[in-house]
Amino acid sequence: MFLDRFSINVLTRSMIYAILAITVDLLWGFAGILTFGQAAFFGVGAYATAMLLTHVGSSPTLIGVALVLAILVPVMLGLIVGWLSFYYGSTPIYATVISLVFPIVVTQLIYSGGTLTGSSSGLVGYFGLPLGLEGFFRLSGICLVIVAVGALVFVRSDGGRILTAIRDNETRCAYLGLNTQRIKILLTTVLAGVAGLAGFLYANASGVVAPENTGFVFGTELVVWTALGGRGTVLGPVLGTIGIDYLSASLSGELPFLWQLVIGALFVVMIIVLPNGLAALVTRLTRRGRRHAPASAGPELVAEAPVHHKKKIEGPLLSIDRLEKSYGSQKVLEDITLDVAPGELVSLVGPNGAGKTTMMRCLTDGKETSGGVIRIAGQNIAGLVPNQIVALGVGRKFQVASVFESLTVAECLRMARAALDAPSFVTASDRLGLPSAAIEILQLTGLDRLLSTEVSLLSHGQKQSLELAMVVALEPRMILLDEPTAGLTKAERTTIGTILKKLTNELGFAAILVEHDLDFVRDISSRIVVLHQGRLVLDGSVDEVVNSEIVRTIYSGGDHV
Ligand SMILES: Nc1ncnc2c1ncn2[C@@H]1O[C@H](COP(=O)(O)OP(=O)(O)OP(=O)(O)O)[C@@H](O)[C@H]1O
Repeated sequence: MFLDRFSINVLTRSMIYAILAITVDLLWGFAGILTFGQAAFFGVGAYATAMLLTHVGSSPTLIGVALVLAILVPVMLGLIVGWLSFYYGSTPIYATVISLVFPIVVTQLIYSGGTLTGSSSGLVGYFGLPLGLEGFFRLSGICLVIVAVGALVFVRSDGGRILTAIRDNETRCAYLGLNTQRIKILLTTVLAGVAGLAGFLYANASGVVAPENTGFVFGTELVVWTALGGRGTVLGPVLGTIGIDYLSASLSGELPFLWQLVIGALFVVMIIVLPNGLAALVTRLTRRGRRHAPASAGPELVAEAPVHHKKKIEGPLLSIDRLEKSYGSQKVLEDITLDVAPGELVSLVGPNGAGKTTMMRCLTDGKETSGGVIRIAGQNIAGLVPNQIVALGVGRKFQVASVFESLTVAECLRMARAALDAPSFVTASDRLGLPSAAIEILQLTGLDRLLSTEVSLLSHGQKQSLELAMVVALEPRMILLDEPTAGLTKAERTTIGTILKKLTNELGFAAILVEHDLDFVRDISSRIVVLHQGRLVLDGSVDEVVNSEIVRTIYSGGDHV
């Protein structure tokens, strides 16, 4: 009713770009994957449409085929790019480099495509959807609203919180049994399809496609718009993209020689004044308001019957046979042989550098060992990755509490159940089902009253207890704990000790505890194993070990070997 033709034209384009910026934000803002490659998926969708309509012809059926191709081809490329970026062992910087290389490759293919792709001139003059200027404006607006609402519903759902969990602490996700590689590949693939849909809209609305639509310069612009609008908020990239694209288009007409300088200066001011973007400022203000408001009670805690590991195991739960680990020529673990049965609480003690943490790592990652065999519940774990070992019934608590800082206590606990109890990707549940042992830990430590509190606001001791509750929520058969009492008060230590005794004596969990506090170890262990210089030097009852000459010599700094 009130926009002129110029504004309708520019805003149509801006809204299509905003759809693309939402995909960048889901990847970067929510899942922490910095990507410059969304422009390439967009370009592939746009070129698939334009090439089909130019070379095959235009009809309602062919436009339908173009739509399918514009989504399907980017989806297939997304699967390949996702796999290349997130195979096991790849690093975040590697994924970002792939996202830079991919648009360069696509752009070069378009340049060398001759008449098929129109080379540097692009493709123009094909007949797409028969909608006028206003028709495309409305269609783009409707698509943007659908994508934005879909993204909002997803990121606020229980399943959508997995993206934030991956961004916060991917290692913890893997040790909760989640296959983070697969989740990231799936996300890349689906968002490549959405970018392709935006490409289809663009090719129809603008009537022209050019190599610049696929390049990493455009990919970088999308990242900048997302950052300025507000990373990690769905509203931010929409505001940032529409605002800056519209402003750039207006200024380029009115100030042809100055507009880039004005936009550049605006970028600098925005980054200094609002480093987290415009929408993040709004979120911070609303969150501050919420902090002063009385905290909501959070979801209702419900005791769930165990769904996991009902089968009885014959023989020891953990069996280590001549385990070895070397870093280059340095042997860190040598000839370790040890069995642990259900219900045992075995403490692993030894001076600094004895190899205790390394041994914990070998028990939870089948690619860590250099020799020997480790069996858990009878299965050789050689070559298995952490999430596969978690599925065998192993829960690991790290030395420094490994939780998700931007999630609430309840959301962290829900993450711990995600591998067993698939969460909804549409809704956020108001009940939280946990094994009764995990609920008991929450009640003993008072965390049951803090379910809706953000983890970054918890004390060190509360985070340690939360991590223990998360590990127990996995329904493991065996828990590995690396110095769970480090930095805790006397009262907190006693609580953790009580919990561990209950888990092993009454509930039949096996536990391996790495600990320096010998008084704590003496109070709760059923057996103590002493490591020294990578070798197992003693394995016996609490009395045998505490009164042994070897232990006294090692702890007084002597060398018995
Ligand atoms: N990634 C690595 N590369 C090379 N050497 C390593 C690596 N990780 C550990 N080490 C070495 O392995 C040895 C055992 O280390 P580890 O952390 O397992 O000991 P620890 O008994 O847990 O000690 P602390 O009680 O201090 O935690 C040390 O000599 C350490 O320097």
